[in-house]
Amino acid sequence: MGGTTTVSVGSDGVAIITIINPPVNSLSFDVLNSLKESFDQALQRDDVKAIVVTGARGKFSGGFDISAFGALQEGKAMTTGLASKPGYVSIDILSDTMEEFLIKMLAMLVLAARKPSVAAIDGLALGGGLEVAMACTARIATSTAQLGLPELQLGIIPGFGGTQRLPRLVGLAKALEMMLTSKPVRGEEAHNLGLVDAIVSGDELLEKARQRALDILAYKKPWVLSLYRTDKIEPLGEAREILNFARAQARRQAPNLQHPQICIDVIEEGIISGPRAGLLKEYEAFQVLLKSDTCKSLIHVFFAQRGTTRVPGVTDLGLKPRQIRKIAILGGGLMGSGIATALILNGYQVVLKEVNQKFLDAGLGRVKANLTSSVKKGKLTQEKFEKTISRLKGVLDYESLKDVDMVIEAVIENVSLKQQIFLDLEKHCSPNCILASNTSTIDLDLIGEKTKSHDRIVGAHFFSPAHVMPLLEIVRTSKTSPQTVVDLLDVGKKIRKTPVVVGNCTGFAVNRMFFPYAQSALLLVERGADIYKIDRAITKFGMPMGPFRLCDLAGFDVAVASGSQFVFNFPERTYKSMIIPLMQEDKRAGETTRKGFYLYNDKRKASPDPEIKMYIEKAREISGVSVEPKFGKLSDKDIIEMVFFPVVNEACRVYAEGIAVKAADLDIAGVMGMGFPPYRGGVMFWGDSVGSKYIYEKLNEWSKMYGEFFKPCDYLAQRAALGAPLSSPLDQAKPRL
Ligand SMILES: C[C@H](O)CC(=O)SCCNC(=O)CCNC(=O)[C@H](O)C(C)(C)COP(=O)(O)OP(=O)(O)OC[C@H]1O[C@@H](n2cnc3c(N)ncnc32)[C@H](O)[C@@H]1OP(=O)(O)O
Repeated sequence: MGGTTTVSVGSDGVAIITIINPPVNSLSFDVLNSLKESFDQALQRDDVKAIVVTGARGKFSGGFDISAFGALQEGKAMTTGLASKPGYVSIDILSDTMEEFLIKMLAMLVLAARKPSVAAIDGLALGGGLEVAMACTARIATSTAQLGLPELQLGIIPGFGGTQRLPRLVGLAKALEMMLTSKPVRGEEAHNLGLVDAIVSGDELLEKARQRALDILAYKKPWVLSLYRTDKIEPLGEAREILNFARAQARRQAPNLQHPQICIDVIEEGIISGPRAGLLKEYEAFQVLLKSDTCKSLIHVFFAQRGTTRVPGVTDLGLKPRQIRKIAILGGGLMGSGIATALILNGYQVVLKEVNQKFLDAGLGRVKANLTSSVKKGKLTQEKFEKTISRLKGVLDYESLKDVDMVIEAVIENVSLKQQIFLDLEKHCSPNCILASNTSTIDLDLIGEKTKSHDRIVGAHFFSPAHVMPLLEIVRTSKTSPQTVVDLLDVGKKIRKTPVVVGNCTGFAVNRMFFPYAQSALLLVERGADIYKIDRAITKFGMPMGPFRLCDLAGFDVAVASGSQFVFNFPERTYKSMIIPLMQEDKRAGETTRKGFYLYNDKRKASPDPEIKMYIEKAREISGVSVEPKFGKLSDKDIIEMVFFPVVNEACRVYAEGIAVKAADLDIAGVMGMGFPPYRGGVMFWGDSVGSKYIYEKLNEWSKMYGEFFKPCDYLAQRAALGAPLSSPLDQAKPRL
């Protein structure tokens, strides 16, 4: 696993222990072993009076090595470090390791009783990193340092004493907030909270930490054991109220998740029965949670998200991204203005082009409104607002686009209009300019058909609102050059999006997976299932909203426009329901008209509409589908399976066609583009947790009863026959990228 620590003792008698494990100085087992040895050494050496712990290259530590979790979950023995100790292999690796670490932490406390230790924190002190720092006698940090316990984000709780020490340093309410939201605090705030004892500049960090350690030794500064502090913990009655409030809030925000509740229980144990009891409970809970499906899924998502930028045949060619400074956006509608906002917020010069002054003013106004809303929420200062908006220029002509490095077309979904625009762009922009389209469904080959610029045509599919949603689907055709993709990946990174590079087809990856989501729901309703029960079941599963509420939000026009692309391209597996067109005839168009599948009040609150039954009955008359009583009695599990197995089936098709190069990319596309719950790991990961054979059998059964829509694809059938996971590397399909 790598990583180590070094010890250097100065003439002042202070030992500097440095954690070295790039890129984030994570605490691998090698680092933990080495840290323990370094501490032991510092304890034993007579020439060492005090200790400073720090991290190499301006980062304290990003926490426990997350890549070691897989082995721990599988109970695999390690062959190095702690594992080489006599008797180690015969004992459960995790418990031994964790116990070992707890012992070490306690050793550090014993040490602290004899020799003070100061954490010198720059950059990151997250998870186990902050826990090591909190076990020291004092902490000195830079103002830009980030300190936090983000373990809940990974489905676990802090496991190196963080549940006990953080409340004792910053108080219960703030500690709960930091753990439950997983959000770090900056050095300055950490100082105000009492988590950090002093703020210094990066240049003087080590020197001040050394001095602090010597001052503690000389009793000039307090010698504090954070585990035994009580002054910051609220009185018991008040503490109980805070804990109960946090419990209720966590239940409301994450009803499917156990680990936030367990974290609160562990903190409570420490407050009621003392920190030793709290540590023990933390250790026990950590072991259980580490092996939970939630933890496995969230760790999969962590690495899958970071893996999306690795695209075989593109990012391994040694290409460097070209510098993109100025970007033109065509179309100032909702998408165009959102993209422009994201770009100017991250330093790009943007030229927004519209067809007339009225539309241009409206587009510029939208960008301004996006920024103003950030100012109102306190996310942007007035000064930054002025600077940001100064990067935006509105134009009406193509002439102004002659020096841009990239264009993102974001006009309405009309093939011939887009074809004309790309011809115009080819004429007016420089020959190196990247020509991107924000189309959500249209085949890019079709858009660029009339040009000769196929190597620089690429899809830059943002999700609405583009300045908020984290995903960027980068679509490359068989002719898009790797350089163009590398350039766009770089822009994606700079505007803080998670990019997923996919191949070209109708709907790309996200909308291909989305397509059966709404379709299956409509099929169920025509056969007798209740709209609102479906939405409830899907929301309980963890989606931000059910398919009907989502349809209302997106608007029926969008649903019909993208639906028609699918009807046209995949007619054999499209379920053609008349429910939405019938509602449209009655001027129902979703939330914007305050009437869709739900009724909406002034505050956008949705309530069921009994009139919906009428449209469903009419649709049934047209399609000839009759109500089947069992559909009225579907359980939540039935609904989840009938809605999501077709989604898994489509994801398998997308993977088998080579539209996605890694199954994990589809997981990220689902989590970030569809709102699929991350704690279920993504569409393919979840499919594997259910099992390819089971999904295949169910789809096969339904396809015989309800038609082609459910028919399992060949890839799924093969995987089921082999008993193989859906997400294992593809051997048969040839990537179309
Ligand atoms: C017992 C303890 O209580 C348990 C724990 O400590 S659990 C771990 C708690 N720590 C965390 O959750 C922090 C997770 N990491 C992060 O949030 C972010 O990576 C970060 C804020 C540290 C850095 O972000 P950023 O600069 O954007 O870089 P990012 O791309 O995310 O990470 C850089 C590399 O470090 C790796 N990395 C980051 N944190 C890691 C960790 N804790 N363990 C192993 N690898 C880690 C990433 O996988 C990535 O690797 P790659 O380059 O091969 O893809």
